[in-house]
Amino acid sequence: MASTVASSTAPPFPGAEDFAVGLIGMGDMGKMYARRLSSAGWRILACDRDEKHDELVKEFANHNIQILRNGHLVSRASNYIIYSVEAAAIGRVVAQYGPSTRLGAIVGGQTSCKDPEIKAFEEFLPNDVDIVSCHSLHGPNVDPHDQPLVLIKHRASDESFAKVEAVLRCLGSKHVYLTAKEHDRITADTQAVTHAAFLSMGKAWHATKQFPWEGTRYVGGIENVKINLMLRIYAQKWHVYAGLAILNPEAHKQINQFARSTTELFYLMLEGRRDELRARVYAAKDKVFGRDDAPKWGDKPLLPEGVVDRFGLNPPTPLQQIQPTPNNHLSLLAMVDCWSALGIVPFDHMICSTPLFRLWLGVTEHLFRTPGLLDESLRVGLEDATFRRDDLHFTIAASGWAECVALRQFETWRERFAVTQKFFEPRFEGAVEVGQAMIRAVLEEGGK
Ligand SMILES: NC(=O)C1=CN([C@@H]2O[C@H](COP(=O)(O)OP(=O)(O)OC[C@H]3O[C@@H](n4cnc5c(N)ncnc54)[C@H](OP(=O)(O)O)[C@@H]3O)[C@@H](O)[C@H]2O)C=CC1
Ligand SMILES: O=C(O)C(=O)Cc1ccc(O)cc1
Repeated sequence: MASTVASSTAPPFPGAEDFAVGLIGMGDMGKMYARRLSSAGWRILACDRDEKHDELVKEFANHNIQILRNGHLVSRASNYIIYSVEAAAIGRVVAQYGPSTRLGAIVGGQTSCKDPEIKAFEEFLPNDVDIVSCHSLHGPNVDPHDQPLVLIKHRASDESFAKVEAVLRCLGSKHVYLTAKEHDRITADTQAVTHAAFLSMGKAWHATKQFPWEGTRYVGGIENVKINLMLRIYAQKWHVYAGLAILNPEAHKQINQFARSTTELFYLMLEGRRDELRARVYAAKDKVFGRDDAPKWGDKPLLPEGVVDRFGLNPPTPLQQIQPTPNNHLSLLAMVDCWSALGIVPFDHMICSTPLFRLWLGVTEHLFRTPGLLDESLRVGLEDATFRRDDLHFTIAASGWAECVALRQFETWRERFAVTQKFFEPRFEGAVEVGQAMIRAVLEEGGK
């Protein structure tokens, strides 16, 4: 630990002044950790690939961060090493640098899926090394303060675990204590299946060649959330979403069920099977949200009234404002059907949720608890052809993602993502900021 904290307050543990934190992988998350930890006074040793060394040295010239050439150099000099590389690369990278880990050090990873990370640590780290992993449940541009930070004491003394907590406390996040298996099960329920919905929306809009905010049909709060979060995901790096879906053994079942729920509800709509559709959706509502006399949602809706309405990418006409085009919201109905089929109660996972999941659950809850809205969406699904083409493509997309994940097809996943990313890319500028502002507003106003 460098001077600042140590000199102004008592060091958090004996020897903290000389404690070095190593970061292997200086991408978006690695840099965010490096900046925040070094600002709190910790001594940072970091590396990315050798070819990025000089560029990183320039970028971090004015920080208390020492950029080294590779993970061997970081590993042998650091007391606590955090791997912050692509989930699919973790095995290879730990195999390479793990044996160089300093005697008695603590090692962890930041990957979004813990199964391959823990396997790599068990296989390649020396036995004298403690293992404490972590996962910040938010993207690199979200303020970590009050966001969940999962900590996994996999193979560690209490003393080592306390050191990790002392280092990461400067993020100001809420510490959530889980095993690796619990982590993967919960994030499969929260992250992987949520992303499947937004990835499918993007594919459907791409297939029908539309920027949904430019037309007249996708107007209003729920549509703003769909559009902004879809764009947010497609503006990111593909490997983050591919990794947590394909490599998480717990996620395949959820993504497959989401595709199934989408397809089966779409059949019921197409075939006009009103009673079956209604019975199925209402049974799912009872299971997920509780019966009317014993609801599982809180007193206050998750989405603060009217907030997301402000974040459209195109200002609605006065008529649209009064009367937006009713949508059957297949994606939201399918989400609740999927949770119901798998016995998932999403509120149970709030402690371990990302901002994106909270917004998604928020709009879902809004559809199911606003008087008349659910019945209207079922009516539109049965009687109105306005969204049929989009729903057809949404259904195809959900099945496509599910198949790709089930077959562990990283390359096909990347290509599916890249082609749609290219379609939306000219519109990212500005749109991503609107999405960011929407998330900030919901986080701030939701806490009131
Ligand atoms: N982005 C997000 O929202 C979040 C991501 N995560 C997880 O954090 C991890 C990092 O994600 P993120 O920072 O977004 O991804 P990035 O792609 O931005 O960063 C990963 C970095 O690791 C580098 N790297 C790969 N191999 C090596 C190596 N052998 N030695 C040194 N560096 C290497 C990569 O280089 P190159 O690009 O050349 O391969 C890249 O710069 C992932 O596992 C992700 O799942 C967790 C929470 C949120
Ligand atoms: O911004 C969000 O909510 C995300 O979903 C970003 C994200 C991606 C990967 C993670 O492991 C954690 C968070």
